[in-house]
Amino acid sequence: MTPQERITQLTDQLNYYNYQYYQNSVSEVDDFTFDKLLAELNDLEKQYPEFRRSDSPTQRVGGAISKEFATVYHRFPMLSLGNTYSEEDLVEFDSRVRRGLNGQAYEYVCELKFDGVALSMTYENGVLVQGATRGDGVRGDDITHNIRTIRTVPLRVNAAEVPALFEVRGEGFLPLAEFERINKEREDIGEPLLANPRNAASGTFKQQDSAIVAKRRLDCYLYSFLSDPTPDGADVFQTHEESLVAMKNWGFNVSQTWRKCADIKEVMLFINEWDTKRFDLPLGTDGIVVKVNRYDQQRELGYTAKSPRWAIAFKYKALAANTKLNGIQYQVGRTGAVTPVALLTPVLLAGTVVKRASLHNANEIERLGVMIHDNVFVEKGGEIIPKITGVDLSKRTAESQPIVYPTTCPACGTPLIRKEGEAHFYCPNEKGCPPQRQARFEHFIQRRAMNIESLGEGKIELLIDRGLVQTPADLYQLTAKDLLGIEKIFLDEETGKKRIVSFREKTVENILTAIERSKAQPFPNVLFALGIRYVGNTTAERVTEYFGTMDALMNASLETLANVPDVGPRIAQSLADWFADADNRNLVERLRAAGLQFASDRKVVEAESDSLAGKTFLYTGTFQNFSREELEERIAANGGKVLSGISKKLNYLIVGENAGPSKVEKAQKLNVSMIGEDEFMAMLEK
Ligand SMILES: NC(=O)c1ccc[n+]([C@@H]2O[C@H](COP(=O)([O-])OP(=O)(O)OC[C@H]3O[C@@H](n4cnc5c(N)ncnc54)[C@H](O)[C@@H]3O)[C@@H](O)[C@H]2O)c1
Ligand SMILES: [Zn+2]
Repeated sequence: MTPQERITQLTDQLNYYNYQYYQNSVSEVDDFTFDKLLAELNDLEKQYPEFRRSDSPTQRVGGAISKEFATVYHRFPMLSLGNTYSEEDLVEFDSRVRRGLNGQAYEYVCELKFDGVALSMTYENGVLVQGATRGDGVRGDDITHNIRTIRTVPLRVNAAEVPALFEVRGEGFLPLAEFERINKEREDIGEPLLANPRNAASGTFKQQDSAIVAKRRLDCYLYSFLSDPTPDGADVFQTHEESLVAMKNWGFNVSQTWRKCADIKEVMLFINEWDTKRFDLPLGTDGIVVKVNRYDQQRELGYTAKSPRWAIAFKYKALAANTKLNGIQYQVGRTGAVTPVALLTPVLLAGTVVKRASLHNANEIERLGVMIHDNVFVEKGGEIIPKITGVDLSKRTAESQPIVYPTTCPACGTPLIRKEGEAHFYCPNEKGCPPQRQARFEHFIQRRAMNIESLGEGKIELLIDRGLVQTPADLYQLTAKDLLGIEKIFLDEETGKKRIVSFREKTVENILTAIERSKAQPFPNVLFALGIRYVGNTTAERVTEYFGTMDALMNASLETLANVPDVGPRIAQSLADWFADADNRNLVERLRAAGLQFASDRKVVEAESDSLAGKTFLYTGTFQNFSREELEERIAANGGKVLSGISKKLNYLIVGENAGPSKVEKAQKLNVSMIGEDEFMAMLEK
């Protein structure tokens, strides 16, 4: 391949990765690979500047703007950062700074490099007026309504303290705990898991519906302040350090992990210090950003086309360790999905001992080509559970043995099945399989369901063991006499430590109180607690809100179920199947007898007219006169019906402000009438 051909190839390839990363929130390669390819292109372009293409990724910020949002122009360009993985490069950066500043003294500020999405927020007279993405650096997407959902971003700051017009920039991110929570919920309902917190954050900020954004509790750390000079031409602040302190005082969320460093040696110490300490932070980080502290010096050093010359990002390589795969444990979850977990020879990785790693599913094992007794690479990325990323084939010996994926359930022996289009194998023995039953109990007692968490940590297991409970309804029949004095010693196989679970007087009292109190848990929690596939918290809320009572829900036809907003055919089928089962109906009746909440406290919609009779509606965007709920209520009260999606069956799409462009487009294609809020109100009056 000639250098020109290679330049062409790399340019296309990297532009494609950028497109996937910024527009679709997908990483097709890891950052280290991406950065290596970019460095190769950079070198080639330096040698052969005549072959550099005008759309080269070395010359521009990787993102772009999208059609779905209004475009805003940045008052100050939003650039990228030069990056490196080596200490030598860092020393070289320091020499360039020293030369650029001609012998002046200078200091650095080091910050963690937060792994999320760059955001810009503009305040006028103390009020947040605009929030935007970086986009292509010159123009970004106006996502003000999404940024407003971040609780740590002040909507207003004390105007007397701040300049009349200023901009702050920071990194929007999904906290690790929140990422885990969302994935747990997705696992609960059988949705594919989000790949990593960065891409999840990026995908969330691109949502049209800020109600969805608000449900994912995003956060943002601020790391930069920008404004015009004061009327007498002076900078508002002299140094970056001053601006960080001031932003914090004004009420912005500034991570207190930054430090001023006197020279590059101190920078190195800071980098080493955070090498593993960063894993204790509540968010993903991938390096350290080093910035020259004084603003006048920053101006003197200036910018390249793509990044400032006064800053650099030092990136940590994803931490990998090499260890041996000793076996695989097949875990059976609540829905019967079988998950392989790798059992490893313990190895130190990023400050913690790793003994287990995720292998996801049978496809993943096949893709890796991994065998038992192989040496494998384990990596800790943005996720909490480490994963196996490859096999060290040079160390494979005759001892290695192919992994034979089980054909029957490791817990109950039932032949496993694999549903079309799903990566997991399932044990279909829903009712009899012990781990499935136990997981169903654990689901039932969790905080978001019936909140009987005093039964956690082995206690439920013990009650099942003793035959005291078979279904969750049995919990409501337990007495102090049943429980007092039960005891079991659990042996932790990994640590060899013993743990005693025993039901003493105080414990029993707590448990019985919690069970009693659970009877007051609201109807949506009860529905969620039943553990019906695909029915997570949110769906449970929508469904109970729509039907109002358990009886209405239980007796609804498949068609009616599918008409509930946000409930598609898959969820409808799952609900219908579940309520069609005699054992399940029996469980429901026993829970009813125990006194659980079977009705929502929403007000019953009273009929107003039949002006909308026989007509179907869907809405998109936000409205002047109605909230979502009010709009649905008006439609129902006047004889109309709300559909869950756009189809030929839909008569009217009510289009509000910030309407979803994909919905509008689809409605146009299917020739669905689109009406505004006024027209809808006129229809009501007829
Ligand atoms: N895996 C892939 O497919 C793929 C594709 C494209 C880009 N990437 C990754 O993204 C990088 C390019 O992204 P980029 O242009 O956003 O550069 P960057 O992420 O390397 O650095 C710039 C960004 O860092 C962020 N940042 C975090 N903490 C900061 C702090 N304390 N101060 C200042 N900025 C801070 C800001 O969002 C800023 O825009 C690549 O080097 C690569 O690692 C990966
Ligand atoms: Zn089983």
